[in-house]
Amino acid sequence: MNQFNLFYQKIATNRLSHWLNTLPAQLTDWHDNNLHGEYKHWQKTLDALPSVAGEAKTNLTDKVEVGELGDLNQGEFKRLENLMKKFKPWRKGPYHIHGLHIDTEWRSDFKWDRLAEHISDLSGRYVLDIGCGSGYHLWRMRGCDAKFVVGIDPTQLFLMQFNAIKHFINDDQVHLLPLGVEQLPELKAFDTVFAMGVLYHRRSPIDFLYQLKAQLVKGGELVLETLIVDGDENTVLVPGERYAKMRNVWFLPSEKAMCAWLERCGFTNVRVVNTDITALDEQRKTQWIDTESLQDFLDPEDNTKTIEGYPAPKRAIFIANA
Ligand SMILES: Nc1ncnc2c1ncn2[C@@H]1O[C@H](C[S@+](CC[C@H]([NH3+])C(=O)[O-])CC(=O)[O-])[C@@H](O)[C@H]1O
Repeated sequence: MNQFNLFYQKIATNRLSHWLNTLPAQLTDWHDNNLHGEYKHWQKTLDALPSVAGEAKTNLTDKVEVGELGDLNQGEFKRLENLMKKFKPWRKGPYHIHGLHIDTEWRSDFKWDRLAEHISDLSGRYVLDIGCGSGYHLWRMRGCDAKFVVGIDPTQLFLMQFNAIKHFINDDQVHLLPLGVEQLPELKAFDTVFAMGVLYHRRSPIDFLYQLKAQLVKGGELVLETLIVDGDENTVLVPGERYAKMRNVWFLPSEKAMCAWLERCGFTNVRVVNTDITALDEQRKTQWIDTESLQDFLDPEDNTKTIEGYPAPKRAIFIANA
């Protein structure tokens, strides 16, 4: 069965039905022409995940947790752990699955805690998370009673990680599609759009802001989180080949410059609700990643600088209305 059929059925009867004009053709093309070399192996790993009899208790309000230790016998628990490790690197989380703690590189809950009190109540809302990674925040949005939650992310390993979690948390109002933001039509249908940790990966940040706006209903809320630098409304850092060892980092505006860009794109009520220097307990090496982490991206002599000599990662959360 086409893995997206349930999604199509769901949106056929809700306010996203116009997405059916383009989405099935796009995802069929993705499936026929773009599958990752490991995709079939990943699918086998997914198929081998143990099942738990009966309804397990889910907690999505202060963490992402389903069931508890003891739901699976020892052998099945070990199998769960081994299979989940095949989806390394686990970057965004953490997850608690029948007693298995997937201690991801990032404490994505810290970011959620920084924004939760500032956003409009999500209950009953249609919500889109652009660049959602493994989907950690999708579950937290659903935990705030969002009515329908869609994430998009082009990285196929993250889709697999999401599917692995969804195997255990069976909620048909939470979906992840393997799309980039540039593939979205102007849906104008979401009450809240989140775009966190993506702007600096875009080569054309102004086009990106227009793409975000085009997903929102009139008056809808944008929650944008991105790397910033200190400075006035004319300050923007365009790093050299790498920033904190990442090759794909393009524009790091100051807070004021970011606000000006949002206003220039027609957003109103633009405000900064939080700024934060990424700490070493938020992004760190765990047994769920085999690669380097923040400590390796900073100057060992001076943690206020990246290894390339730029200001160390500092992030801000912006909220605005379409
Ligand atoms: N064109 C694109 N369109 C959409 N997503 C993209 C694109 N290109 C890359 N991505 C995705 O954007 C995410 C950025 S990570 C933020 C995760 C989460 N939001 C977080 O706030 O923790 C931040 C980071 O690790 O630097 C990745 O999952 C990419 O696959």
